[in-house]
Amino acid sequence: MTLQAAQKSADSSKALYGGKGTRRITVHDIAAAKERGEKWPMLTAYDAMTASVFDEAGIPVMLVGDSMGNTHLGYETTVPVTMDEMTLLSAAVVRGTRRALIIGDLPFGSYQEGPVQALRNATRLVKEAGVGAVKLEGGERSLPQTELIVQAGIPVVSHLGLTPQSVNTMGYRVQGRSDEAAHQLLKDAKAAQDAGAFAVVLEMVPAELAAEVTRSLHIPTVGIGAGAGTDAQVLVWTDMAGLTGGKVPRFTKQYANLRQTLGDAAKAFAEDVAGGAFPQEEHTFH
Ligand SMILES: Nc1nc(=O)c2c([nH]1)NC[C@@H]1CN(c3ccc(C(=O)N[C@@H](CCC(=O)O)C(=O)O)cc3)CN21
Ligand SMILES: CC(C)C(=O)C(=O)O
Ligand SMILES: [Mg+2]
Repeated sequence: MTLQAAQKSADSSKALYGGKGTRRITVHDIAAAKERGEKWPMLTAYDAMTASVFDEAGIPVMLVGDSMGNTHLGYETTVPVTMDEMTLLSAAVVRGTRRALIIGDLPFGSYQEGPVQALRNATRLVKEAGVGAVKLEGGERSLPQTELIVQAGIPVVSHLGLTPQSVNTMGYRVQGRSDEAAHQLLKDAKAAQDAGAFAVVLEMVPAELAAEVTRSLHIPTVGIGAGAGTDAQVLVWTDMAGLTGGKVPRFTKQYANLRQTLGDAAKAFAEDVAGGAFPQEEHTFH
């Protein structure tokens, strides 16, 4: 084996995606991936069953997003999601996985009051749900929160650009288009990094700006609607798999049509029951 080939195979055994490790991935593994220049995938997850599917597929990082408000709880926005809801579903995702790093989203109202509230709720997600990291929206505006949580030993992801918890002031629009807004986003990203965040999510920002932020930071950027220049990509899993009802954001790519598949299965079952074709002898006890 050439040295280059040996290095490549050593690298692939450590790779976040396609790697051979079975222990749980840590923030150190995430940092090492940026050093290697590895691009990696992240999906949201909201329950143990689905999370186990993604874990077995090799998805190295999962986010228990407050998008559960939209996808699983039937709210219009993420704003109503509570700590009780986040804790319940995060614990399920942790139980369903062995390898993935699980990040819990801090919901609206769980950290805005200040660093002490933020640390209390981050600690709850770590102790009661077992997440390996938490995420909160905002750069400079959430700096004291990020600093205190990191100082307590809990890894933090910062979420910049479109921050859906601010929908009532921000709407759902591309962020960072003006020079001033782009400059502020760069400042936010650097501030989050300086406060100790181990990654930055960039949602709905121009690709050129996301690439510039990615080059400017030593921690990885995770894009969603932020172009191809980020270190990682995240999607809401029900969007990616074609299960979400109604409109999905333009930045989503649909890799399956589970809504169709599941609806067809439900109709086939219903028709079998109505027509007496189910149950058969093999489904029956005597
Ligand atoms: N199912 C789901 N997918 C998500 O990506 C997602 C959630 N829920 N809930 C939390 C946030 C909210 N997000 C959103 C919500 C709406 C748009 C949206 O309406 N986008 C439009 C307009 C974009 C524009 O300004 O051009 C689009 O067509 O993409 C985008 C992201 C992303 N997150
Ligand atoms: C879209 C991602 C980044 C998120 O915050 C969520 O799913 O709640
Ligand atoms: Mg979120």
